[in-house]
Amino acid sequence: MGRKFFVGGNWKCNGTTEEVKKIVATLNEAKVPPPDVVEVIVSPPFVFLPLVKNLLRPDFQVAAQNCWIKKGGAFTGEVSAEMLVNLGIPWVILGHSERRLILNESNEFVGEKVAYALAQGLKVIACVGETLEQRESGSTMAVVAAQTKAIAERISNWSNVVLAYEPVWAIGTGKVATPAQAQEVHSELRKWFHANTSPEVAATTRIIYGGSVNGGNCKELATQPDVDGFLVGGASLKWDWEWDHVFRI
Ligand SMILES: O=C(COP(=O)(O)O)NO
Repeated sequence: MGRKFFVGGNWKCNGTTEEVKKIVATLNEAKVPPPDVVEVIVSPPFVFLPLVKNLLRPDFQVAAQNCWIKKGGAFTGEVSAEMLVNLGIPWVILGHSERRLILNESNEFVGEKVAYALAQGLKVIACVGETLEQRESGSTMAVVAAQTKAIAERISNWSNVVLAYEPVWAIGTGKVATPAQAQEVHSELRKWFHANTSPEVAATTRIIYGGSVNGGNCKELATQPDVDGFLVGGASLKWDWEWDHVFRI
């Protein structure tokens, strides 16, 4: 397969300057495989991006948790892709379910954002995932395929995109997907790529899992052939031993 393992820490809307410094100090001590084996990104809130970028070890990367859909201007409160590039922030998370559901970001809006961010030179973690109601009604694949299609219709190059499957019912709930559940959706998404983009995109695009990942469940999840890594929320705020377990050893 040869897809480099990818671990992202999505800190969401959390942290103080002191807490951020503490987490970064612990990450800087973490024992992880070399960057050619595991790619690690840390995603603090916007206000801490320069601080984290300046303090974080050079083999880890920084991601923003969002960016605006077009060039900056009269869009009060937004942060543009150009600003992230100017700050030297290489990654951005887009389409997180908390933004899709709370801020009504549509599939098309997310697709446009991904296309614009890539065009500015950013690398993108694009999030997809179904709600519990959608899973229970059997429409998981229809939902995540539609979310992925809205991106695929707007970009031609997936080499700077990591797709994060994050079932909404697993985010922040402690109800992590079983390895079989994660593998099933990841495998179906890879088949979708094969049929709708290209065999090469299907083979090379990393599909990572997010939703209550922690030190206790990550190893078994990581053994699944189509799970290429994680987007960790709550557990990424902890500066204890869990970080030593989040990586596929
Ligand atoms: O939203 C998540 C996952 O959050 P949790 O690990 O807290 O479920 N990642 O982007």
